[in-house]
Amino acid sequence: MSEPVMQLKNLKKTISGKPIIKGLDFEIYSGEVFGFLGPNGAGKTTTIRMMVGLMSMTAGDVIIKGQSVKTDFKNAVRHVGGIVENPEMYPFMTGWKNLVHYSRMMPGISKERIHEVVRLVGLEKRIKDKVSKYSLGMRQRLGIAQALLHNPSILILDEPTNGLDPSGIREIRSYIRRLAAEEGVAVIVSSHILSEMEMMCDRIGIIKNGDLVSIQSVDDALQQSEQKEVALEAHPMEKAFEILQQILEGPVTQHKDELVFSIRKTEIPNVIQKLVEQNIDIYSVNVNRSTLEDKFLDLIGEGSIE
Ligand SMILES: Nc1ncnc2c1ncn2[C@@H]1O[C@H](COP(=O)(O)OP(=O)(O)OP(=O)(O)O)[C@@H](O)[C@H]1O
Repeated sequence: MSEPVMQLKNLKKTISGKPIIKGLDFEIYSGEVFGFLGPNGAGKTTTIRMMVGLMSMTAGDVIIKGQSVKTDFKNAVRHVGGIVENPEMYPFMTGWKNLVHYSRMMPGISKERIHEVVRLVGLEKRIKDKVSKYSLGMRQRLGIAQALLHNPSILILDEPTNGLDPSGIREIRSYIRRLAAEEGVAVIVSSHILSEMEMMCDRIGIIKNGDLVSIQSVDDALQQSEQKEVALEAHPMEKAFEILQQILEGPVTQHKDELVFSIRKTEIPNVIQKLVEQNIDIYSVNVNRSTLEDKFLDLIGEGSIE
């Protein structure tokens, strides 16, 4: 992987004596979409606000392209484009005029760059329409275009799919992926929805009660999610146990009357056949849901992700 563009170092936040963020340590790389996943109140927004300097840190630091947000704020945050709160847009002006207006507040932004960001978020055809005529998804994309004007290395989007319909979600997802691939931007997106994160992100960090409980690449996660937990009732159990240990790579455990192990669903018939060939009687086979999904639900708490 390339050099990290952002490093969180033992980042902490205490509000009114209550620890909200308890020491986060992780890195974000160029060209990746990093998902920050956690239930409501886990501390995503607080962390993001500290990343972009909108909130002071109690301890630790955020290093952006080698510069400290704590000691070199201006130089560090100039690499960041973010939509943390709803982007300020004038509904009575066109999308284009909004971008021109905003670009005047920052030095050195060319007309070409404005065209480029409009293309990156796919608003070419509607950019001369008034923002009041835009759908919520189009407003979000205009907000992303605005955040990209100064060529940031990192784009931070807090719950970018909030309130969008499924087609709006699909669009935002594809533009986010395109930004990371075409511009090499590191995109950090926060969400409390696991399935959405899996489709959009390269890596997912899970935060709960201000702690990072897991960080994992989505490829690994998807591979693991193909693994199913199988519980098997067989007789004689000891002999079945020995055979399973010989033919399976992973561990086999004994749970009351059942033998429990994880394998891909497609391998289940093979395993059963091998047992039957060795005169094992099978009384029941229970296949549970993916171990990864279980892990997420354990980590986050059942019912808090969709
Ligand atoms: N100014 C504040 N004063 C006191 N507590 C706060 C303050 N800001 C945040 N908190 C608390 O910090 C915790 C984390 O909040 P935060 O908004 O960062 O969570 P989140 O993961 O972004 O959740 P959501 O998805 O609901 O936005 C919550 O328990 C919240 O009540």
